[in-house]
Amino acid sequence: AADIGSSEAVSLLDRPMWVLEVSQQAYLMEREPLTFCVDPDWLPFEAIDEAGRYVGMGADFLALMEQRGALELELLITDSWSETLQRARDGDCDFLPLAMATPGREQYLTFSEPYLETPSVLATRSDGPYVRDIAAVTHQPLGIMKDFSFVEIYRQRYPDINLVEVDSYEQGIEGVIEGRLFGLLGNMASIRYAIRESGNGQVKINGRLEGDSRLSVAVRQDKPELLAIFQTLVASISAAERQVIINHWYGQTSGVAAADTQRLSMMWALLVLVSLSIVLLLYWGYRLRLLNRGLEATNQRLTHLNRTDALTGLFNRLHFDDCLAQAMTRAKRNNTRLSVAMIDLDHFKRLNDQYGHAFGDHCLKALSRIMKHMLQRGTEVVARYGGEEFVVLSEGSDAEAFVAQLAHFRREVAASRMCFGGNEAGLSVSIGVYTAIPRLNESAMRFLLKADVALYEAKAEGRNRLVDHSPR
Ligand SMILES: Nc1nc2c(ncn2[C@@H]2O[C@H](COP(=O)(O)OP(=O)(O)OP(=O)(O)O)[C@@H](O)[C@H]2O)c(=O)[nH]1
Repeated sequence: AADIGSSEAVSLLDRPMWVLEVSQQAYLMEREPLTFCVDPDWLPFEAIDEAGRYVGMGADFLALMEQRGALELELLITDSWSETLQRARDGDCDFLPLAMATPGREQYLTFSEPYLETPSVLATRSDGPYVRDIAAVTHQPLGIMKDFSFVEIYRQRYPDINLVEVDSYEQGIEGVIEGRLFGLLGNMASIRYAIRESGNGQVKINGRLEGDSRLSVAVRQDKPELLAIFQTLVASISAAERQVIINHWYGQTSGVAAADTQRLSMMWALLVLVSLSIVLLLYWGYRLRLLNRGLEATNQRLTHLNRTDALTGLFNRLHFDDCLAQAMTRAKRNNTRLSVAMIDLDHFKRLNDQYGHAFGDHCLKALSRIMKHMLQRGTEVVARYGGEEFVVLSEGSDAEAFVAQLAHFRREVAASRMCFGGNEAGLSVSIGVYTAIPRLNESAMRFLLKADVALYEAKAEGRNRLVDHSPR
């Protein structure tokens, strides 16, 4: 029983025991287990599975017969149907559970009543015409399973038939798809099974042929008692039982359906993978945007730091030089006036020396706040140019107002007193101003130098004053 992998269809059947005559039982008891050979690859009819068990419709029928006849069976595994026929010819197999009677086989086998029938069909390319009569296509290459009963039958019926023997139904289907074969001949169940297995819609059953496959138990010719036993067992199979088994195997989820399920689950897995990847990508995009925003802010902070004086919070020389260069370009292009002022604390060294560096710092910061407040009114740029030296840039035509504001600033500083750390001191600034429309070949440096010269003059003239070197 271990050799037969009967399907669950068999378990549904009511299986009465002891259908054999006592003499038949005695015959079996006296003998070794019966050996049987099958087609190892002919589903849904029969096959040998990976565990070496007999499976398929034939296995289900044989399971019934095994129980009803209390048979002791032994499967003789072969690699092909041709080998099975050879082993049957050699007398190695006592019987074949599913075989069709042909004149050739009847030379060495005897056959029970057929118990399984299936129509003969022709499969061709799906786009091919329906074939009513095989005689019309016998000149075309027609695939047929090697050593199958119909090889012999068709050759007898159509002597000119162009039969091409194939090793498997799959090979035949392939031949039809590739155009090497016009069609594939065989029984409907096997061909339908192979078409479904191939998972290819390019081949379909396109003709019903004369002569059905009528499958019987084939028994060694020298064992008539055994044939009689199988006749009894075959006869014991009811129409209902036959239908349960056939329905089970025709409705069976084929390898293709299983492969479809597998493909479907792979598709799902792929879909999940793709979705996950998209979510990950979106997440990374989001993280990158955050990172970029952070970097942008850091860059802005760095740029600001790079262009700002740490002590006073005013722009530094780098920024001022850039602003002046751009303003020069604009003034030259528009032929407009540009004003620059250089402001320097008077005797700052003395202040530092007298009240300490911290007092000096305090003065620089306080002066910067006043400058910002008084001089940076619109587009003016106020910057610390170095040490105790400051610069102011003013674009536009109202240079007179700018100079007036500078003068006002100077007076305010001179009138104020700086208090820090218990010390108090007065301050003054000297200012050099220059306003002009820059000459086309004039550099920013040269332009600023004019204000510097004016400042030098203010210092030289006694400090705490504004000197304007603008051309009149
Ligand atoms: N507290 C403080 N002092 C500074 C800073 N930067 C420059 N100084 C000081 O500013 C002084 C500039 O001295 P000088 O160049 O001789 O100029 P001055 O003493 O202001 O004289 P005149 O410009 O001729 O009126 C030096 O003593 C520097 O150490 C700073 O950031 N903080």
